[in-house]
Amino acid sequence: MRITVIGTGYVGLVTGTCLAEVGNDVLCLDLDASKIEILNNGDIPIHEPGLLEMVRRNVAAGRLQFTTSIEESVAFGIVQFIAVGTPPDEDGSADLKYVTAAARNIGRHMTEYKVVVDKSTVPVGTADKVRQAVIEELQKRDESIPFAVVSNPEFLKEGDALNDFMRPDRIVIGAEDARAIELMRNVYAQFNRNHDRIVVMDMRSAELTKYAANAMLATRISFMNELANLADKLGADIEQVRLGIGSDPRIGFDFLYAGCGYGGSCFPKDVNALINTARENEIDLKVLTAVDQANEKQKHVLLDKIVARFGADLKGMNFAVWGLAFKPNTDDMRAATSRVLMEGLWARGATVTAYDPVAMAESKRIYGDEPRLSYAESSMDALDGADALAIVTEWKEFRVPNFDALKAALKTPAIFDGRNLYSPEFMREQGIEYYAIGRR
Ligand SMILES: NC(=O)c1ccc[n+]([C@@H]2O[C@H](COP(=O)([O-])OP(=O)(O)OC[C@H]3O[C@@H](n4cnc5c(N)ncnc54)[C@H](O)[C@@H]3O)[C@@H](O)[C@H]2O)c1
Ligand SMILES: O=c1ccn([C@@H]2O[C@H](COP(=O)(O)OP(=O)(O)O[C@H]3O[C@H](CO)[C@@H](O)[C@H](O)[C@H]3O)[C@@H](O)[C@H]2O)c(=O)[nH]1
Repeated sequence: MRITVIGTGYVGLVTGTCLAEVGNDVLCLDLDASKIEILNNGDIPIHEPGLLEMVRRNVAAGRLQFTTSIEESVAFGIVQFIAVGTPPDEDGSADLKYVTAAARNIGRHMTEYKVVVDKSTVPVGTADKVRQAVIEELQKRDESIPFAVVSNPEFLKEGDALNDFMRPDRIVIGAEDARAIELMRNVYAQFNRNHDRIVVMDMRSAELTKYAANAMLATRISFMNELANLADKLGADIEQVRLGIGSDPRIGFDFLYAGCGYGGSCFPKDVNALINTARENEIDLKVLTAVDQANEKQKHVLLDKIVARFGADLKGMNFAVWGLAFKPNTDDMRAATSRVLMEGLWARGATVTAYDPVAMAESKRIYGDEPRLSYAESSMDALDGADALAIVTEWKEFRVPNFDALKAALKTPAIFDGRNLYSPEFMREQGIEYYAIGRR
């Protein structure tokens, strides 16, 4: 099938590449010419394990192409995936200007039946707005070409995106048009073998399903983070608690890891967007409001622990920070806790030496030549002359450091671990002061 994907951010690029991988002909459009140039030069603008190889393979096979031409992209696919950004507005609600612009472009140039698919995370009711935008553009041209709108939210996780797309838990299709549902079933046929993962529902329910999933996951994390803070006070161990409750299949072990707060481009944004949608409908989502507040607070937990240990004035001190990305296996620093920690340390007079296996270029893009931030070539180099170490991202390479060398390099042998990487007992044996999240 010929498929157009609009937007070559995380979701657009993964969607387009995976759809090409199973044999479709895919054209990806982005209006950011610099991204298309990178892609046409055989590289990718993001870090995602396995994606570069998959992009190159499909480009070489002639199944995957990139363009900045709207006309070409509208003409190409019978299915048009909209995978553009939906960043938060000033009040936290989702800004739909990129989505409606993409829809208008389709309406402006289409000459035959199209299925317009909302792949972006969009508030309930957006499918109606997309439909309206296409209709308005058709009317301006005095055309009445048939088309359908489908809501098909994406559930991939950064760092594991290819696996999530190629082997999805479920494929949600919100549609009310039989021809469109049939086409969408064909699009996903290759990802839907062995057992049926396709869940067809109405468009509003599909739109809400996406927010419900992220809100539920964020709630689990904030719940465990608050319990971890309590465990700190009570002398209990949150990891033991996780094992204790996770064995109940109604709860499960996954996604219950306490830490220094959730970040990324989705949870913080989507939780707030859902709170806003509810507010507009005179519903006060009390649980979710608390989830967001607890997370904002949790992002300060490492700094609080540092201040409790070294005092409020950190002038002249230098802290090694391991991990800048909001999670491992990505270079994404959107809403990353590392930013809250570093900015908090700077405000108290300290400097930072950071190390991240892939996100240092992104950090340089964000912070430019910030004098209070320097970068190390390796995790161990970051420790040289530092007063203490803070860990923000659980990169695999941080899991088994040389603790003797670590102790020797730090002025104070203290680790503030926002991701609970080590056994507190082992740290005590090593003579390392260990401040984790809810561990004992
Ligand atoms: N990042 C994730 O892990 C993830 C996972 C699931 C869902 N989502 C959702 O998917 C959507 C996209 O997320 P992302 O992280 O890929 O976004 P992004 O901001 O990284 O990328 C969006 C891309 O769309 C391009 N664009 C904007 N308007 C355009 C237009 N009219 N025509 C063509 N290109 C246009 C931008 O130049 C940009 O390259 C968001 O709604 C997000 O919430 C993201
Ligand atoms: O037990 C856990 C699990 C995660 N996190 C944190 O939660 C954040 C988000 O992690 P994750 O969900 O793995 O990454 P995302 O790529 O943001 O993926 C989420 O957001 C996407 C965009 O909507 C959805 O598609 C995915 O299903 C959803 O998991 C990160 O800061 C993690 O450190 C925790 O603190 N504890």
